[in-house]
Amino acid sequence: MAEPVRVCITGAAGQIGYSLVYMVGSGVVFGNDTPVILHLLDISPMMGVLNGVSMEVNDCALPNVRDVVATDDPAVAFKDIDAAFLVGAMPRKEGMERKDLLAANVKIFKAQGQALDQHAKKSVKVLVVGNPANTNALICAKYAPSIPRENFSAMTRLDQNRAQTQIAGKLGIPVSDVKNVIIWGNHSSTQFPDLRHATAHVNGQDVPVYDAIKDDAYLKGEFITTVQKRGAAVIAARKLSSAMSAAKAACDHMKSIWQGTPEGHFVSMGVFSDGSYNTPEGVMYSFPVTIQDQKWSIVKDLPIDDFAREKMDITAKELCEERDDAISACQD
Ligand SMILES: NC(=O)C1=CN([C@@H]2O[C@H](COP(=O)(O)OP(=O)(O)OC[C@H]3O[C@@H](n4cnc5c(N)ncnc54)[C@H](O)[C@@H]3O)[C@@H](O)[C@H]2O)C=CC1
Ligand SMILES: O=C([O-])CC(=O)C(=O)O
Repeated sequence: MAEPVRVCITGAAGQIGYSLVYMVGSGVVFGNDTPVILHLLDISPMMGVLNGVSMEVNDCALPNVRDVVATDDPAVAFKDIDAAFLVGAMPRKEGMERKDLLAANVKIFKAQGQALDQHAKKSVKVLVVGNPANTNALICAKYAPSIPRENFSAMTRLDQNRAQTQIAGKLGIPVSDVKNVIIWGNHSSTQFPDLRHATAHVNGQDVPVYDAIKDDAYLKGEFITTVQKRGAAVIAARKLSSAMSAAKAACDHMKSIWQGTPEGHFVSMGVFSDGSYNTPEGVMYSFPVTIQDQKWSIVKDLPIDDFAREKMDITAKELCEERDDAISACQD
Protein backbone atom coordinates (compact mmCIF):
# COMPACT_ATOMS: atom_id res chain seq x y z
CA MET A 1 0.00 0.00 0.00
CA ALA A 2 1.08 3.57 -0.71
CA GLU A 3 1.85 6.18 1.97
CA PRO A 4 -1.30 7.71 3.49
CA VAL A 5 -2.58 10.93 1.96
CA ARG A 6 -3.66 13.62 4.44
CA VAL A 7 -6.95 15.11 3.25
CA CYS A 8 -8.73 18.05 4.86
CA ILE A 9 -12.48 18.59 4.49
CA THR A 10 -13.78 21.89 5.86
CA GLY A 11 -17.43 22.31 6.75
CA ALA A 12 -17.33 18.60 7.51
CA ALA A 13 -20.32 18.84 9.88
CA GLY A 14 -22.48 20.33 7.10
CA GLN A 15 -24.65 18.90 4.36
CA ILE A 16 -22.03 18.36 1.67
CA GLY A 17 -19.57 17.19 4.30
CA TYR A 18 -21.91 14.36 5.32
CA SER A 19 -21.67 12.77 1.85
CA LEU A 20 -18.13 13.88 1.05
CA VAL A 21 -16.45 12.41 4.12
CA TYR A 22 -17.80 8.96 3.23
CA MET A 23 -16.92 9.23 -0.46
CA VAL A 24 -13.33 10.32 0.21
CA GLY A 25 -12.97 7.55 2.81
CA SER A 26 -14.25 4.96 0.36
CA GLY A 27 -11.21 5.21 -1.91
CA VAL A 28 -12.90 6.61 -5.04
CA VAL A 29 -10.77 9.76 -5.12
CA PHE A 30 -7.22 8.82 -4.17
CA GLY A 31 -7.40 5.17 -5.23
CA ASN A 32 -8.26 1.93 -3.49
CA ASP A 33 -4.64 1.24 -2.62
CA THR A 34 -4.03 4.69 -1.07
CA PRO A 35 -4.89 5.07 2.60
CA VAL A 36 -6.21 8.44 3.78
CA ILE A 37 -5.98 10.35 7.04
CA LEU A 38 -9.08 12.53 7.23
CA HIS A 39 -8.70 15.99 8.78
CA LEU A 40 -12.22 17.30 9.46
CA LEU A 41 -12.65 21.00 10.24
CA ASP A 42 -15.71 22.89 11.37
CA ILE A 43 -16.43 25.81 13.67
CA SER A 44 -16.53 25.48 17.48
CA PRO A 45 -20.35 25.37 17.90
CA MET A 46 -20.44 22.39 15.51
CA MET A 47 -17.93 20.22 17.39
CA GLY A 48 -20.65 17.98 18.82
CA VAL A 49 -22.03 17.27 15.35
CA LEU A 50 -18.52 16.85 13.94
CA ASN A 51 -17.72 14.27 16.59
CA GLY A 52 -20.82 12.39 15.49
CA VAL A 53 -19.61 12.45 11.87
CA SER A 54 -16.23 11.24 13.06
CA MET A 55 -17.86 8.37 14.99
CA GLU A 56 -19.87 7.41 11.92
CA VAL A 57 -16.95 7.40 9.53
CA ASN A 58 -15.13 5.12 11.94
CA ASP A 59 -18.21 2.89 12.12
CA CYS A 60 -18.23 2.64 8.33
CA ALA A 61 -15.13 0.42 8.79
CA LEU A 62 -13.56 1.74 5.61
CA PRO A 63 -10.30 -0.06 4.92
CA ASN A 64 -8.75 3.08 3.40
CA VAL A 65 -9.30 5.31 6.42
CA ARG A 66 -6.19 5.22 8.63
CA ASP A 67 -7.19 7.95 11.05
CA VAL A 68 -9.71 10.75 11.60
CA VAL A 69 -8.76 14.10 13.13
CA ALA A 70 -11.82 16.26 14.01
CA THR A 71 -11.04 19.82 15.03
CA ASP A 72 -12.08 23.49 15.10
CA ASP A 73 -8.47 24.64 14.77
CA PRO A 74 -7.30 25.39 11.19
CA ALA A 75 -3.66 24.94 12.31
CA VAL A 76 -4.44 21.31 13.19
CA ALA A 77 -6.76 20.75 10.22
CA PHE A 78 -4.23 22.02 7.65
CA LYS A 79 -1.09 20.53 9.22
CA ASP A 80 0.96 18.78 6.52
CA ILE A 81 -2.04 18.10 4.31
CA ASP A 82 -1.75 16.90 0.71
CA ALA A 83 -5.26 17.84 -0.42
CA ALA A 84 -8.04 20.14 0.79
CA PHE A 85 -11.72 20.32 0.01
CA LEU A 86 -12.76 23.80 1.19
CA VAL A 87 -16.50 23.39 1.62
CA GLY A 88 -17.18 25.21 4.90
CA ALA A 89 -19.12 28.37 4.08
CA MET A 90 -22.68 29.69 4.19
CA PRO A 91 -25.02 28.26 1.50
CA ARG A 92 -27.54 30.46 -0.33
CA LYS A 93 -31.28 30.40 0.27
CA GLU A 94 -34.10 30.62 -2.26
CA GLY A 95 -34.07 33.92 -4.18
CA MET A 96 -30.36 34.63 -3.64
CA GLU A 97 -27.57 34.59 -6.23
CA ARG A 98 -24.32 32.93 -5.17
CA LYS A 99 -22.48 36.25 -5.28
CA ASP A 100 -24.81 37.48 -2.50
CA LEU A 101 -22.74 35.20 -0.24
CA LEU A 102 -19.52 37.04 -0.98
CA ALA A 103 -19.61 39.40 1.98
CA ALA A 104 -20.33 36.57 4.43
CA ASN A 105 -17.94 33.99 2.98
CA VAL A 106 -14.89 35.64 1.48
CA LYS A 107 -13.23 36.32 4.82
CA ILE A 108 -13.34 32.60 5.62
CA PHE A 109 -11.23 32.00 2.51
CA LYS A 110 -8.82 34.80 3.36
CA ALA A 111 -8.23 33.29 6.82
CA GLN A 112 -7.97 29.76 5.43
CA GLY A 113 -5.51 30.92 2.77
CA GLN A 114 -3.32 32.33 5.53
CA ALA A 115 -3.59 29.12 7.54
CA LEU A 116 -2.83 26.92 4.51
CA ASP A 117 0.20 29.08 3.80
CA GLN A 118 1.55 28.39 7.29
CA HIS A 119 0.61 24.77 7.87
CA ALA A 120 -0.07 22.80 4.66
CA LYS A 121 2.47 21.10 2.41
CA LYS A 122 3.54 23.41 -0.42
CA SER A 123 2.36 20.73 -2.84
CA VAL A 124 -1.19 20.76 -1.39
CA LYS A 125 -4.00 20.69 -3.94
CA VAL A 126 -6.85 22.95 -2.84
CA LEU A 127 -10.36 22.63 -4.25
CA VAL A 128 -12.76 25.44 -3.32
CA VAL A 129 -16.42 24.44 -3.20
CA GLY A 130 -17.87 27.14 -0.87
CA ASN A 131 -19.69 29.85 -2.83
CA PRO A 132 -19.02 32.03 -4.67
CA ALA A 133 -16.44 29.35 -5.44
CA ASN A 134 -14.34 30.98 -8.17
CA THR A 135 -13.78 34.21 -6.28
CA ASN A 136 -13.25 32.49 -2.93
CA ALA A 137 -10.56 30.37 -4.58
CA LEU A 138 -8.87 33.47 -5.94
CA ILE A 139 -8.82 35.08 -2.49
CA CYS A 140 -7.63 31.89 -0.81
CA ALA A 141 -4.68 31.65 -3.22
CA LYS A 142 -3.88 35.35 -2.80
CA TYR A 143 -3.45 34.89 0.95
CA ALA A 144 -1.33 31.75 0.55
CA PRO A 145 1.56 33.18 -1.46
CA SER A 146 4.01 30.37 -0.61
CA ILE A 147 1.78 27.78 -2.32
CA PRO A 148 1.85 27.79 -6.14
CA ARG A 149 -1.34 29.38 -7.40
CA GLU A 150 -1.80 26.55 -9.90
CA ASN A 151 -2.56 24.36 -6.86
CA PHE A 152 -5.87 26.16 -6.31
CA SER A 153 -9.01 25.44 -8.29
CA ALA A 154 -12.73 26.12 -8.02
CA MET A 155 -15.52 23.65 -8.61
CA THR A 156 -17.60 23.84 -11.77
CA ARG A 157 -17.70 20.04 -12.10
CA LEU A 158 -21.25 19.90 -10.77
CA ASP A 159 -22.30 22.12 -13.68
CA GLN A 160 -20.44 19.83 -16.08
CA ASN A 161 -22.11 16.76 -14.58
CA ARG A 162 -25.51 18.44 -14.84
CA ALA A 163 -24.91 19.34 -18.47
CA GLN A 164 -23.74 15.83 -19.39
CA THR A 165 -26.80 14.34 -17.70
CA GLN A 166 -29.20 16.61 -19.59
CA ILE A 167 -27.70 15.52 -22.91
CA ALA A 168 -27.54 11.84 -22.00
CA GLY A 169 -31.22 11.99 -21.00
CA LYS A 170 -32.19 13.70 -24.23
CA LEU A 171 -30.40 11.02 -26.28
CA GLY A 172 -31.29 8.07 -24.05
CA ILE A 173 -27.64 7.06 -23.57
CA PRO A 174 -25.53 6.53 -20.45
CA VAL A 175 -23.98 9.71 -19.06
CA SER A 176 -20.50 8.25 -19.59
CA ASP A 177 -21.19 8.28 -23.35
CA VAL A 178 -21.26 12.10 -23.41
CA LYS A 179 -17.86 13.75 -23.31
CA ASN A 180 -16.09 17.09 -23.53
CA VAL A 181 -18.95 19.33 -22.42
CA ILE A 182 -17.39 22.64 -21.36
CA ILE A 183 -18.36 25.02 -18.58
CA TRP A 184 -16.86 28.44 -19.24
CA GLY A 185 -16.52 31.16 -16.60
CA ASN A 186 -18.17 31.53 -13.24
CA HIS A 187 -20.05 28.97 -11.14
CA SER A 188 -23.08 31.24 -11.26
CA SER A 189 -26.10 31.83 -13.43
CA THR A 190 -23.83 33.60 -15.98
CA GLN A 191 -21.83 30.40 -16.63
CA PHE A 192 -21.76 29.23 -20.24
CA PRO A 193 -22.34 25.48 -20.66
CA ASP A 194 -20.98 24.88 -24.18
CA LEU A 195 -21.70 21.80 -26.28
CA ARG A 196 -19.95 22.90 -29.46
CA HIS A 197 -16.98 20.59 -28.77
CA ALA A 198 -18.90 17.81 -27.03
CA THR A 199 -19.51 14.37 -28.49
CA ALA A 200 -22.04 11.63 -27.81
CA HIS A 201 -21.54 7.92 -28.44
CA VAL A 202 -24.48 6.85 -30.58
CA ASN A 203 -24.83 3.88 -32.93
CA GLY A 204 -21.28 2.77 -32.16
CA GLN A 205 -19.48 6.03 -32.85
CA ASP A 206 -18.65 9.40 -31.31
CA VAL A 207 -20.60 12.16 -33.05
CA PRO A 208 -20.88 15.88 -32.27
CA VAL A 209 -23.70 16.51 -29.80
CA TYR A 210 -25.09 19.16 -32.14
CA ASP A 211 -25.44 16.51 -34.90
CA ALA A 212 -26.85 13.90 -32.53
CA ILE A 213 -29.55 16.17 -31.09
CA LYS A 214 -30.31 18.21 -34.23
CA ASP A 215 -32.15 20.91 -32.29
CA ASP A 216 -30.06 24.09 -32.17
CA ALA A 217 -32.89 26.06 -30.55
CA TYR A 218 -32.86 23.68 -27.56
CA LEU A 219 -29.07 23.54 -27.36
CA LYS A 220 -28.71 27.33 -27.48
CA GLY A 221 -31.71 28.02 -25.26
CA GLU A 222 -33.40 25.68 -22.81
CA PHE A 223 -30.33 23.47 -22.32
CA ILE A 224 -28.21 26.44 -21.24
CA THR A 225 -30.75 27.95 -18.87
CA THR A 226 -31.54 24.56 -17.31
CA VAL A 227 -27.87 24.08 -16.38
CA GLN A 228 -27.42 27.69 -15.29
CA LYS A 229 -30.45 27.48 -12.99
CA ARG A 230 -30.16 23.89 -11.78
CA GLY A 231 -28.74 24.86 -8.36
CA ALA A 232 -31.69 27.21 -7.79
CA ALA A 233 -34.15 24.50 -8.92
CA VAL A 234 -32.75 22.08 -6.33
CA ILE A 235 -33.02 24.75 -3.62
CA ALA A 236 -36.63 25.45 -4.61
CA ALA A 237 -37.43 21.72 -4.33
CA ARG A 238 -35.39 20.76 -1.25
CA LYS A 239 -35.28 24.10 0.55
CA LEU A 240 -31.61 23.20 0.88
CA SER A 241 -28.89 23.43 -1.73
CA SER A 242 -27.42 20.48 -3.62
CA ALA A 243 -25.32 18.33 -1.34
CA MET A 244 -25.04 14.71 -2.53
CA SER A 245 -24.40 15.81 -6.11
CA ALA A 246 -21.97 18.52 -4.92
CA ALA A 247 -20.00 15.95 -2.92
CA LYS A 248 -19.88 13.61 -5.94
CA ALA A 249 -18.68 16.44 -8.19
CA ALA A 250 -16.01 17.44 -5.66
CA CYS A 251 -14.76 13.84 -5.71
CA ASP A 252 -14.79 13.79 -9.53
CA HIS A 253 -12.80 17.04 -9.58
CA MET A 254 -10.16 15.91 -7.07
CA LYS A 255 -9.91 12.49 -8.73
CA SER A 256 -9.17 14.22 -12.04
CA ILE A 257 -6.38 16.17 -10.34
CA TRP A 258 -4.98 13.15 -8.53
CA GLN A 259 -5.32 10.52 -11.22
CA GLY A 260 -5.29 12.65 -14.41
CA THR A 261 -7.73 12.84 -17.32
CA PRO A 262 -8.06 10.02 -19.86
CA GLU A 263 -6.62 10.56 -23.35
CA GLY A 264 -9.00 12.61 -25.49
CA HIS A 265 -11.12 13.80 -22.56
CA PHE A 266 -11.22 17.18 -20.95
CA VAL A 267 -12.93 18.40 -17.79
CA SER A 268 -13.92 21.87 -16.60
CA MET A 269 -12.60 23.64 -13.54
CA GLY A 270 -12.06 27.17 -12.34
CA VAL A 271 -8.34 27.97 -12.61
CA PHE A 272 -6.29 31.16 -12.86
CA SER A 273 -6.77 32.64 -16.29
CA ASP A 274 -3.58 33.20 -18.27
CA GLY A 275 -5.59 35.27 -20.76
CA SER A 276 -6.47 32.22 -22.89
CA TYR A 277 -9.51 32.74 -25.10
CA ASN A 278 -9.30 36.49 -24.41
CA THR A 279 -10.44 36.07 -20.83
CA PRO A 280 -9.27 38.53 -18.16
CA GLU A 281 -5.94 37.39 -16.76
CA GLY A 282 -5.86 36.58 -13.06
CA VAL A 283 -9.52 35.76 -12.41
CA MET A 284 -10.50 32.16 -11.64
CA TYR A 285 -12.27 31.32 -14.87
CA SER A 286 -13.63 27.86 -15.62
CA PHE A 287 -11.87 26.37 -18.66
CA PRO A 288 -11.64 22.97 -20.28
CA VAL A 289 -8.44 21.38 -18.97
CA THR A 290 -6.49 18.17 -19.31
CA ILE A 291 -4.46 16.93 -16.35
CA GLN A 292 -1.28 14.90 -16.15
CA ASP A 293 1.05 14.38 -13.18
CA GLN A 294 -1.34 16.51 -11.08
CA LYS A 295 -0.82 19.54 -13.34
CA TRP A 296 -3.62 21.01 -15.40
CA SER A 297 -3.29 22.60 -18.85
CA ILE A 298 -5.97 24.67 -20.51
CA VAL A 299 -7.15 23.07 -23.77
CA LYS A 300 -6.04 25.56 -26.41
CA ASP A 301 -7.24 26.71 -29.80
CA LEU A 302 -10.84 25.53 -29.72
CA PRO A 303 -12.80 27.59 -32.24
CA ILE A 304 -15.08 30.16 -30.55
CA ASP A 305 -18.04 31.50 -32.53
CA ASP A 306 -19.86 34.80 -31.93
CA PHE A 307 -22.57 33.12 -29.86
CA ALA A 308 -19.99 31.64 -27.49
CA ARG A 309 -17.87 34.82 -27.41
CA GLU A 310 -20.73 36.91 -26.14
CA LYS A 311 -21.57 34.45 -23.37
CA MET A 312 -17.91 34.00 -22.36
CA ASP A 313 -17.54 37.77 -22.02
CA ILE A 314 -20.66 38.17 -19.85
CA THR A 315 -19.42 35.66 -17.29
CA ALA A 316 -15.90 37.15 -17.42
CA LYS A 317 -17.30 40.58 -16.58
CA GLU A 318 -19.10 39.17 -13.55
CA LEU A 319 -15.89 37.51 -12.34
CA CYS A 320 -14.01 40.82 -12.58
CA GLU A 321 -16.74 42.55 -10.55
CA GLU A 322 -16.69 39.79 -7.91
CA ARG A 323 -12.89 39.97 -7.72
CA ASP A 324 -13.00 43.72 -7.09
CA ASP A 325 -15.73 43.37 -4.44
CA ALA A 326 -13.83 40.54 -2.74
CA ILE A 327 -10.55 42.42 -2.63
CA SER A 328 -12.20 45.43 -1.05
CA ALA A 329 -14.14 43.23 1.45
CA CYS A 330 -10.83 41.67 2.54
CA GLN A 331 -9.34 45.10 3.22
CA ASP A 332 -12.13 46.11 5.64
N1 LIG B 1 -19.29 24.95 -6.14
C1 LIG B 1 -20.39 24.22 -6.14
O1 LIG B 1 -20.74 23.61 -7.15
C2 LIG B 1 -21.26 24.14 -4.93
C3 LIG B 1 -21.03 24.90 -3.82
N2 LIG B 1 -21.83 24.82 -2.71
C4 LIG B 1 -21.49 25.67 -1.57
O2 LIG B 1 -20.84 24.87 -0.58
C5 LIG B 1 -20.97 25.51 0.70
C6 LIG B 1 -21.39 24.50 1.77
O3 LIG B 1 -22.68 24.03 1.50
P1 LIG B 1 -23.45 23.06 2.54
O4 LIG B 1 -22.59 21.95 2.96
O5 LIG B 1 -24.76 22.76 1.90
O6 LIG B 1 -23.67 24.07 3.76
P2 LIG B 1 -23.99 23.73 5.28
O7 LIG B 1 -24.46 24.99 5.92
O8 LIG B 1 -24.82 22.51 5.40
O9 LIG B 1 -22.55 23.36 5.84
C7 LIG B 1 -21.52 24.29 5.90
C8 LIG B 1 -20.64 23.92 7.08
O10 LIG B 1 -19.53 24.80 7.06
C9 LIG B 1 -19.25 25.15 8.39
N3 LIG B 1 -18.43 26.36 8.43
C10 LIG B 1 -18.80 27.65 8.38
N4 LIG B 1 -17.74 28.46 8.51
C11 LIG B 1 -16.66 27.65 8.62
C12 LIG B 1 -15.28 27.90 8.79
N5 LIG B 1 -14.79 29.13 8.88
N6 LIG B 1 -14.45 26.84 8.88
C13 LIG B 1 -14.93 25.58 8.81
N7 LIG B 1 -16.23 25.28 8.68
C14 LIG B 1 -17.09 26.31 8.58
C15 LIG B 1 -20.62 25.30 9.04
O11 LIG B 1 -20.56 25.26 10.44
C16 LIG B 1 -21.35 24.11 8.44
O12 LIG B 1 -21.18 22.94 9.22
C17 LIG B 1 -21.96 26.66 0.47
O13 LIG B 1 -21.25 27.88 0.31
C18 LIG B 1 -22.65 26.26 -0.81
O14 LIG B 1 -23.22 27.35 -1.46
C19 LIG B 1 -22.89 23.97 -2.67
C20 LIG B 1 -23.17 23.16 -3.75
C21 LIG B 1 -22.39 23.19 -4.96
O1 LIG C 1 -27.02 26.61 -6.02
C1 LIG C 1 -26.38 26.70 -4.95
O2 LIG C 1 -26.41 27.67 -4.20
C2 LIG C 1 -25.46 25.58 -4.59
C3 LIG C 1 -24.61 25.38 -5.78
O3 LIG C 1 -23.64 26.06 -5.97
C4 LIG C 1 -25.12 24.48 -6.80
O4 LIG C 1 -26.00 23.64 -6.53
O5 LIG C 1 -24.63 24.57 -7.92
